[in-house]
Amino acid sequence: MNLIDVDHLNVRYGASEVLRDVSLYVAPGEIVTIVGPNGSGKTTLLRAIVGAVPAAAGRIAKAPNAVIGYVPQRLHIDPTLPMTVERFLKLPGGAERGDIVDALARAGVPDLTKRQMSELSGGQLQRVLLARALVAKPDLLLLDEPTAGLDQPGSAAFYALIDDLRRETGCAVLMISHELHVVMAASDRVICLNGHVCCHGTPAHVSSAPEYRALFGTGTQGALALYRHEHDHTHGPHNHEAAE
Ligand SMILES: Nc1ncnc2c1ncn2[C@@H]1O[C@H](COP(=O)(O)OP(=O)(O)OP(=O)(O)O)[C@@H](O)[C@H]1O
Repeated sequence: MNLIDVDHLNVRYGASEVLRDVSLYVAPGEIVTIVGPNGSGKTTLLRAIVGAVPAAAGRIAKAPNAVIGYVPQRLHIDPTLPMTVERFLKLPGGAERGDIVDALARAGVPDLTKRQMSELSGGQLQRVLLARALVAKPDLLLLDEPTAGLDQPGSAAFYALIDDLRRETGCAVLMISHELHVVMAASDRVICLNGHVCCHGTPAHVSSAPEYRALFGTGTQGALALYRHEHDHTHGPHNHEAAE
């Protein structure tokens, strides 16, 4: 049974339709990556999955008892508000200290418990946000551009950590990334979103698909092409995730 099934989802902000007819699934233990240009609805899709934005049409089915951990793209903390990492991790549901220590260790930052949130580096904050999601022992982790702002070694280390987590805990991952080379190496499946699902499949399938090559090019130019992506091709039902 899939952890989540998104079925013909539409999301609107007022009169603006941001997602239309989006269908996808995540099975246990999979790493699935969403790629797409800025403003293509990637964050909105994750927010819809956690119930933070309502569906205008379609539905999102979650496996019974499946726990979802969400790591948002940004976090606004008032820098004048003193808050230790431990306190921050306790906030969502009053987590036990043992679970907090365990989550920080799993996120690779066991020594940060007493540090102030405002003093963390970008990479440390990313890992603390991951730890916060891990406290609940999720079956599915949703990661919104988890390596934004990290340098290349920091980013590579983060993805290696995600891979270790999946191996050790069996949790599935649905993440947004702009780093195509990492996406192709680290994902079981890739979904290209531009308001709707443009193309999807295994990295091998997607990278050899004419649709993908038209959108992203090849080699390092592909990352640049991601931002230039013009939605100028047509889509048949075979392109939709539900048809896979
Ligand atoms: N709360 C909101 N109210 C109104 N419009 C919104 C809201 N949040 C996002 N949007 C709009 O919805 C569209 C999709 O935004 P979203 O953040 O989902 O895109 P994205 O693919 O994650 O972008 P990026 O790669 O830049 O993070 C954008 O046009 C954005 O301006």
